[in-house]
Amino acid sequence: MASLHQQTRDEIRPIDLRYSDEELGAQVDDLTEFIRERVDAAAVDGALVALSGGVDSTTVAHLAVEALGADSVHGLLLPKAVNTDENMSDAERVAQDLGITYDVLEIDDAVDELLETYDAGSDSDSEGRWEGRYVGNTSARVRMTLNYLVANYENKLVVGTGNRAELATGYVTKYGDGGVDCNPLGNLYKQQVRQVAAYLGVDESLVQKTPTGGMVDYDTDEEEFGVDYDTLDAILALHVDGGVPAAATARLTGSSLDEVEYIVEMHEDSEHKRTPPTVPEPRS
Ligand SMILES: Nc1ncnc2c1ncn2[C@@H]1O[C@H](COP(=O)(O)OP(=O)(O)OC[C@H]2O[C@@H]([n+]3cccc(C(=O)O)c3)[C@H](O)[C@@H]2O)[C@@H](O)[C@H]1O
Ligand SMILES: Nc1ncnc2c1ncn2[C@@H]1O[C@H](COP(=O)(O)OP(=O)(O)OP(=O)(O)O)[C@@H](O)[C@H]1O
Ligand SMILES: [Mg+2]
Repeated sequence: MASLHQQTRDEIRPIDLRYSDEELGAQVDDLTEFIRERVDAAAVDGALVALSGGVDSTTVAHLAVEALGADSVHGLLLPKAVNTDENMSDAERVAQDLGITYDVLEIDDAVDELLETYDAGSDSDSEGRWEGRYVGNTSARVRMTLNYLVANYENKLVVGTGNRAELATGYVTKYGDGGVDCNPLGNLYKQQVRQVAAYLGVDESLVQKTPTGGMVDYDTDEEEFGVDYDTLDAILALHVDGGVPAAATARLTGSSLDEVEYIVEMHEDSEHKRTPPTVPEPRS
C-alpha cells in the first residue's frame, strides 16, 4: 500500500491506498482462503451472495467462486421497483457469467405488506428523507430474511458485502445488509475493493460504477457522505483508523474540517452497528 504521508502542502492529491501488484495477489489469496475457512468451519455446503449489480456484491460473488467453485455458490437477486433495470440486468449477467445458480425474487409485495401491517403512514420531512429511511431499511431487512430463508434451505452461509468504508461509517442497515455471517471485504477501503474486482476480471463498467444503495430512488452513497469515496477512504485511513489529527487529515485530503468531522460523527454514532447488542453487567 502506498504511503499515507506522500503529500506536501502544495500538492494535494488523493491519498492512494491501492495495493502494489504483489500485495494484490496475496490479498486475493487471503480473501478466498477466508471464505473457504468460514464455510469449512461452519460445515455447510457453500455460500449465498445477494447480488445487486454493484461492485461490492459482484466482487464477493467472484471471490466466492474462486474460493469454492461455481457449484457451491448461490446468487439471489431481490429487486424492488426502485432498483434500476440496469442494476438488475448487471446482477443477472454477473450470475450467468460466473455460472452460479440464482433466483430472482421480487420484494415489493413483502415490503408493502409489512409497512401496511404497521400502518406506516407519512413520517416524511419535506424531502421524504425519513420515509425513505424506514422504507429503505425495511427493504434491506426483507432481503436479509430471504437470504437466510435460502441459506437455511440450501445449507449455506450468507456471505456479506460490506467494505471498510461502509462499516466504519455505519452505512449499512442494522440487521439488513449488515445481517450476514461474514464480511470478506470488511477491511478493504472502497478503492481497494475496486482494485480486487479489476484483478478478478470484473467488467470495467462495473468496477467504476457509481455506488448506490438502491434503497430509495434518490440516493448515491457519495451524496450522503458529502465527499467522494476516494476522499472518504483517505479520511478513514488517516484519521479514524490511522490516528492522524483531524486538521492534518483535512489538509492531506483536500477536505474541510467540517467534512472530516461529519465522517467522524458517522463513525462514532454507528459504533452500535459494529458491536454485539449490549447486555448489563451481571450483579456481583
Ligand atoms: N446508540 C445506539 N445503541 C444501540 N442501538 C442504536 C443506537 N442508536 C441507534 N440504534 C438503533 O439503530 C437503528 C438505526 O439503524 P438503522 O436501522 O440501520 O438505520 P440508519 O442508520 O438510520 O439508516 C441506515 C443508513 O445506512 C444506509 N444504507 C443502508 C443500507 C444499504 C446502503 C447502501 O449504500 O448499500 C446504505 C442508509 O442510506 C442510511 O443512511 C435505530 O432505529 C435504533 O434501533
Ligand atoms: N436488489 C438487490 N438484490 C439483491 N441484493 C441486494 C439488492 N440491493 C442490495 N443488495 C445487497 O445489499 C448489499 C449492500 O448494497 P451496496 O449498495 O452497499 O453494495 P453493492 O451494490 O454491491 O455495491 P455499491 O456500494 O458499489 O453500490 C449488496 O452488496 C447486496 O448484497
Ligand atoms: Mg449498490
